[in-house]
Amino acid sequence: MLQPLDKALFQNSFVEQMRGEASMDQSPRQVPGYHYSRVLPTPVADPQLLAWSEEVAAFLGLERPPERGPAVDALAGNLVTETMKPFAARYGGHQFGNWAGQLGDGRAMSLGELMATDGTPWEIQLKGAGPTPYSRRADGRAVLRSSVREFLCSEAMHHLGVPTTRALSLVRTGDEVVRDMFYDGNARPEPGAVVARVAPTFVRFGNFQILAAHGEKDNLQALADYVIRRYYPELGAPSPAVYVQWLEEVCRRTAVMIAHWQSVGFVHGVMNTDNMSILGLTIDYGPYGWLEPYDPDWTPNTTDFGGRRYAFGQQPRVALWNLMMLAQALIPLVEDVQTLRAALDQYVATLNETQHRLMLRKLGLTAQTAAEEDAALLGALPEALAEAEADMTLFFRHLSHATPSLISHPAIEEAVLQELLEAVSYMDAPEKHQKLRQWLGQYAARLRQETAAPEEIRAGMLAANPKYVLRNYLAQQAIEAAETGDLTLLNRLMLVLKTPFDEQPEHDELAAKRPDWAREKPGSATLSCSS
Ligand SMILES: Nc1ncnc2c1ncn2[C@@H]1O[C@H](COP(=O)(O)OP(=O)(O)OP(=O)(O)O)[C@@H](O)[C@H]1O
Ligand SMILES: [Mg+2]
Repeated sequence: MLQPLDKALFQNSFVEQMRGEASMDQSPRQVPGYHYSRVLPTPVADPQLLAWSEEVAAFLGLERPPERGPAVDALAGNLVTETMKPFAARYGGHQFGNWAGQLGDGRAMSLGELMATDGTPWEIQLKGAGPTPYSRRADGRAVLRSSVREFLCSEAMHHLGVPTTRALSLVRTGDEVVRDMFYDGNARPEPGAVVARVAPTFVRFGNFQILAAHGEKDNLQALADYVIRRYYPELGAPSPAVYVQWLEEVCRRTAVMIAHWQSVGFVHGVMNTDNMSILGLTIDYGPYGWLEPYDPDWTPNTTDFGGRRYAFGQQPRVALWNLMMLAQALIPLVEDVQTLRAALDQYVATLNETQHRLMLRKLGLTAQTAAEEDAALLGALPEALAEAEADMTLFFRHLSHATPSLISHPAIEEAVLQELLEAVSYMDAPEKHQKLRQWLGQYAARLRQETAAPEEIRAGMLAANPKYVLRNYLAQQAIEAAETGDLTLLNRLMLVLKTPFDEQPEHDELAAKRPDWAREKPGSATLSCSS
């Protein structure tokens, strides 16, 4: 039975089991010795529900609240019910490769956990609910722009099958928030918002790192034991050997997450260790973006100068580096450092295996006999796509549709090839299509070795290659409309992105190639700012 949020019973296992401060002092400061700080959200002017995820709510047993009222007050932080015990977690992290010290939930607050309909506890966290001891120089708030992005993308990722935190609600606060992130250097007030996001836990690599950095071995062990007992119970009672197995499992889950990102063209943009979930979930939808023209060097993060640390093609490497930082934090818990090193191997093995498997599925290839040939085929594709500036999503989707004609004709018909290239490439110079043409010839020959019926292959590929992703310019259009009070596109995107593998012909335009005007829209990079 669905229940109203303001009557729901919250549990507070993190607060009960981890070491936290008793005080409610929310002034920015260092908080050594603790896992979290008790906090209270700072009320906002006029909370109004803008978006609600029916799937997440149904899973949690929650009913959709009216636009205004006590449940929405709770989702904005204006109402703290008796069973909630809001807290902000203490964590640190490596940002852009450097140790940044204490970071912590500077604008996120967990209200506690709700028991989902499957009997598992899920943490409800407000992002943008006001200052905490970890807010440092900022205000603890989030703008509607970044909140729409977080809400839409976390749900879109889930429906694509990518491991992720979820979003329950998007609430406009009625307050304005000033951000000076625009290219012209001007600060402008923007509408404020709060997203309520949901995950089994929001513990990150950085929660362990801060404890290791401060030599708080007891707290480090307590947190590791908590995470293992609650989220990795299959590993058994914590011990030095189990900590190693646990790291191996974190590596495995992280590798699966990264392989999924790479398979759909998602670029996180700010893969710092404080943005890496201990459950291998995508967390912190800040400056993310989706690959449109395939380009391993592309990053949506405009502060990622030169090094392109957070570019699409760097993600697998950076995740490993982040795991190495986690492993380093766990050294005090194990007897032999070499065992941690060996556990990290799991990452590379799982990443390679999962990426390969996902790519074969995207290409409709199943024949075991062609393993060597397939490895060469897969290896040649990125360069061919990059040279043709092919839209990643459109390429795989159009390829899926083209398979029956690729299979049934001994030589690919020029018309089929031309149509495909035109549909997916942002480049109209034919010489830039050469590699992709050649690749398609080899692919078609390989496809003919498959024994399944062409229509069956096509169906399998359509189920692996989404038609709809949250294209960068679509998110921006939805934001601009929402800022004026028009939620039509936001609602439409929510609906369409729920079934991204379905054709939904009435929404074709949301699957179109990025229009020219959206290419270098002045200020577009600022859309990606996480605040
Ligand atoms: N508006 C803000 N007020 C206070 N602290 C902030 C604000 N924005 C970011 N921070 C803090 O700066 C650090 C790095 O921010 P980052 O952009 O990675 O996280 P975030 O987007 O705020 O949140 P999360 O990782 O929880 O999704 C974090 O400690 C974060 O809490
Ligand atoms: Mg973050």
